[in-house]
Amino acid sequence: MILDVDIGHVQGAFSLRARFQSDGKLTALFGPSGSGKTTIVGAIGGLVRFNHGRIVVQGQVLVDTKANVFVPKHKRRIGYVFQEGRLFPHLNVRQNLLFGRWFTPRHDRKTSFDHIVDLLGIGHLLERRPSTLSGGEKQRVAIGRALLADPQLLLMDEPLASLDEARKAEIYPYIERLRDEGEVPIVLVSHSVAEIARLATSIVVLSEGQVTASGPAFDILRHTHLFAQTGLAEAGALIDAQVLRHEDSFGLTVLQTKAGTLRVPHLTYPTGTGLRVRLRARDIMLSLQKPIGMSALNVLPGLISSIEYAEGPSVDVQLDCSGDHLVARVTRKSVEELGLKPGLPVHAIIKSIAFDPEALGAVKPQHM
Ligand SMILES: Nc1ncnc2c1ncn2[C@@H]1O[C@H](COP(=O)(O)OP(=O)(O)OP(=O)(O)O)[C@@H](O)[C@H]1O
Repeated sequence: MILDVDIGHVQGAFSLRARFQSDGKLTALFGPSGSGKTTIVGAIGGLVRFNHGRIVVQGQVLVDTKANVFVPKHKRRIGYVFQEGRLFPHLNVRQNLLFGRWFTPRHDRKTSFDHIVDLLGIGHLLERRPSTLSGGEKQRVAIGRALLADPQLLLMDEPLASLDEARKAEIYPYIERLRDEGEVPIVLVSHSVAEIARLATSIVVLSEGQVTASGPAFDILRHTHLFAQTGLAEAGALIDAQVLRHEDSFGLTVLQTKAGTLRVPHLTYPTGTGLRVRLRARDIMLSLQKPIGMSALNVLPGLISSIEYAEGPSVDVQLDCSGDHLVARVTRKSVEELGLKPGLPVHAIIKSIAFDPEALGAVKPQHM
């Protein structure tokens, strides 16, 4: 287990009762403002001393209030990346990066400087001062500095929140590389569903100081009611796919999933590349018959596994499409008119698909 957290804490009017475990390479703490994400990150990092509970990171007990264990912040090997880079303005990038090492005992210095510089693509920035870097470059340097201290765990508290969409898109591939190729597990605070769908392997959903759900990203994201307050429009299923072939004459790429093939506008990834495919619940319609005479390219057959009643006129219909789990958001009225119920065969018609490369290289998805 990478992370085992059990925290009971009261600060002012706010009370936190958070219990979760994660063995994910990138665990996202997700929830609306004030739900307790930063307090949990602070507790793991040793910045917040909580009333009772236990925190174990990679088998090492950092806090156990019953046993009177509290490893002080400077003795924890936890890396921190904040919303704003917090680089030292008077040091250049190389000096900022090396600063992280000074506090790590010599025998624990395992991470190679060149490897981190290469992984984060910051080799050309080494002699520059932070004031001359873009927001995205600053964050990459801040991540590098944290990693060069050889942490057991990297905490990232909304590291991309101050960046615009273009800068975020620039930095996501580096976080994906850290997740897929790096040695250090990551805890990422986020309140963007699109971001956690792209990056997380495990998700902990928080609401008013309580954990409302936790587990693998593939299981959590398809329960759209968990995202009702924060990102309903983005919620949906995450499935693994592989690039099967390119149909150049039509400008299309064909993807293979367990559920069947999907045709999408041409992608530049080579055949065999593993991709994360996000199918938003609002982008899926259901049909009892296989549709004919219709322009939609992507129709997947499946069985209804359950119907989850959400607030208002909508319901979430969970589907099992040959082992891929999809979710469609339809109206209660459609459920009644079509007679939708568990066990019924249906066809999922997919209106639009979002892609996230599993890694920069051709990494095989783990779930296929
Ligand atoms: N030192 C403190 N004393 C009293 N209340 C506090 C203190 N620090 C935080 N709080 C309260 O604890 C609650 C949780 O705060 P926290 O920063 O953990 O939430 P969050 O989920 O990270 O929010 P955001 O997304 O806005 O950063 C909030 O209601 C906040 O006002």
